[in-house]
Amino acid sequence: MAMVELRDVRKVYDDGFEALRGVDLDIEQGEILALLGPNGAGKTTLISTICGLVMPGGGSLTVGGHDVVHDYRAARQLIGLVPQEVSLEPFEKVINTVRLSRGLFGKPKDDALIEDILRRLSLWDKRNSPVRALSGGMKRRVLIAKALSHEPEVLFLDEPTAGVDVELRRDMWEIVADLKARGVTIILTTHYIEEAEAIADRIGVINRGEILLVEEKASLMKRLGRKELRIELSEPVDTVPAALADRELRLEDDGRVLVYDYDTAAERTGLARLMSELSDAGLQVRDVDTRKSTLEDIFVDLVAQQEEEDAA
Ligand SMILES: Nc1ncnc2c1ncn2[C@@H]1O[C@H](COP(=O)(O)OP(=O)(O)OP(=O)(O)O)[C@@H](O)[C@H]1O
Repeated sequence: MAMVELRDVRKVYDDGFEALRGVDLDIEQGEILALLGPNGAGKTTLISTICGLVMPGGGSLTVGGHDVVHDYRAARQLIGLVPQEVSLEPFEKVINTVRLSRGLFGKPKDDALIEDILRRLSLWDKRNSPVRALSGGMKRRVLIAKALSHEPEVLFLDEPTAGVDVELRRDMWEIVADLKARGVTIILTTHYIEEAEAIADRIGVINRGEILLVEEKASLMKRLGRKELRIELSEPVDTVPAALADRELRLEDDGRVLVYDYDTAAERTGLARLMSELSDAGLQVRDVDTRKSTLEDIFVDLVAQQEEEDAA
């Protein structure tokens, strides 16, 4: 059984807005899943539903085998949530606010554990500062410390690096990697494709309340390993010359550009031979250019495809 299991999860808000439209998702123990999606895609709704903060309108959700609705307390014990918005007690000392979070889960006092968490998050030196005296980045770390205080097995991070500087973003990625090494299952939402690329084991794309794709990052990256060679001809042609028919070239730009797709990881890309075949066919090359598909292209294609399907 997966650590987190969602089956046909639906959510319609009171105003009739359909925020989740039948989500199926399995998240395995110890993995990092990045949920990527544009504003309003349903990422926060999805996380909040798994964490029991938003009631699902249908379907089933379990965490560690516990039903999130019917066995809420047991499921919630396993979950740490780092919310998108900073919501902290401003006058409380850092260490107390983290201790308090642990207490709220009914866990016994454990100063050694709290010290370990604060040290890992580089907050130990600030432990006696009131929260309001911390920088925005430090406050985010306190949110993580609070979420870890009751030793959750599954950690949800809702846009952990929205609006933070590059340095803090990299720190966050390290913190996430360290948690994974400790066996924590991590689900994070993000707008940043490079963030998903940097830290996720699997990447899910969500738009308009639907999961459009969930795939191992490695296999996604393989698909991204394809490159396009764009060959600009001195004179436009009407058709691809017969001698080049086997090459599966595409003609674009009113016959001015020949496009050749190839795999950058392949032993032989066939580029050198292609160039000599072009010259044998009497085609003069004016310029060449290459283009690599990115996760962003895949993402944009998926979203556009869904919009077409919705419109149909
Ligand atoms: N309480 C609510 N009542 C009505 N509609 C809501 C409510 N909460 C969220 N929505 C709507 O549901 C949709 C999904 O919102 P959600 O916050 O889950 O998206 P998101 O993917 O997290 O977006 P963002 O990246 O902007 O945080 C949005 O259109 C939002 O306006």
